Amino acid sequence: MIKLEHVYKYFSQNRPAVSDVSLEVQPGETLVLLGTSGSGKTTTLRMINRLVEPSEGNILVNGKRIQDQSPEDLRRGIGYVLQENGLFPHYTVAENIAVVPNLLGWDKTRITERVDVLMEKLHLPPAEYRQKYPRQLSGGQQQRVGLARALAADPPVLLMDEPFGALDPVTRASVRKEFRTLDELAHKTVIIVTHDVQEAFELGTRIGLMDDGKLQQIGAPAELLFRPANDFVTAFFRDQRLSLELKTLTLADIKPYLPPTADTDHYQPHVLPGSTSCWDALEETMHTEGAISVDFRTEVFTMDSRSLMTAITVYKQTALAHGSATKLF
Ligand SMILES: Nc1ncnc2c1ncn2[C@@H]1O[C@H](COP(=O)(O)OP(=O)(O)OP(=O)(O)O)[C@@H](O)[C@H]1O
Repeated sequence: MIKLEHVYKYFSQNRPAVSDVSLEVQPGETLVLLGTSGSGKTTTLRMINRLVEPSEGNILVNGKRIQDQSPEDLRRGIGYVLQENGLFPHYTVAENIAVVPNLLGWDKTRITERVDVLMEKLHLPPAEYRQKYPRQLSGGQQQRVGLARALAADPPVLLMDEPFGALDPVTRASVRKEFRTLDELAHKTVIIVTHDVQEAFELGTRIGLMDDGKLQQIGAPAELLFRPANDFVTAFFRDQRLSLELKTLTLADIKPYLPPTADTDHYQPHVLPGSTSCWDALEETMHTEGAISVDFRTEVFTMDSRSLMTAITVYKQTALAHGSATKLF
């Protein structure tokens, strides 16, 4: 668990780089800090592992004030991933991943097993990659090693600063997808800094949107989209609004507005679960000749791209007409 209480950071007298930030992240949650350049995201993150000392306020990690622990002890319980992966160039992949377990004095067999397990999970077959050096790997592979190293000692907290920022868009999307499905993260408290809006919506259980050192809004992605706290929040998402809405809404959200074609006897060959995002569903309908089915557990609906778009439009009109989007949450 991570908790910030009225945290400020002044690098100079006049203006705080971070101003009155309070937030809480629970185990199993991923908070994405999103915002404009220079808004204080990285400073906020670096205060949590004491790479930057807060000027005012309290920070607690797993219930303990960070100021009451030595930076070394604190950092042993915190995995940290950077954009430039920070791998040691003269260490092999296996040696890089084993850095923290070695510091903690684990025995050799346990370290070897742990390194192999992580490499398998991150799609780096140990037989092929254990003895390679970082320079022999692609950017995406290096970033996976960086992630494996951060996870090696199974820390309860993971901090990531633009972890996919140095990758090309295609590699970035695939590494991100792997990251999302990694079982190692299920019970961890994760904070990710990014300025990539799509990434924030894909990875964040909640998003904290920062501007001018302040947290402008913190909440579920749908809350920021459909219940913005101020004009800055609305403007920040304006350019990508439609794709974000489609990625945030699920078929279950718009179910009341799908055409009444419930027919359990006529499954289409393509069946999607109700938890599918409207974005993914639309993609499926585009690639499928004819209709697809949606399995809502108790009933099955059939739809095509036209009925899907109509349902989304009616949903949005209804949410707006009622002055809130409470049905979303
Ligand atoms: N060590 C430092 N000394 C002085 N000023 C600093 C230092 N680190 C950051 N700042 C300033 O604090 C402000 C917030 O910087 P920070 O790096 O936290 O922003 P950010 O939101 O992470 O930006 P970016 O997305 O560009 O990395 C900026 O004005 C920056 O210039």
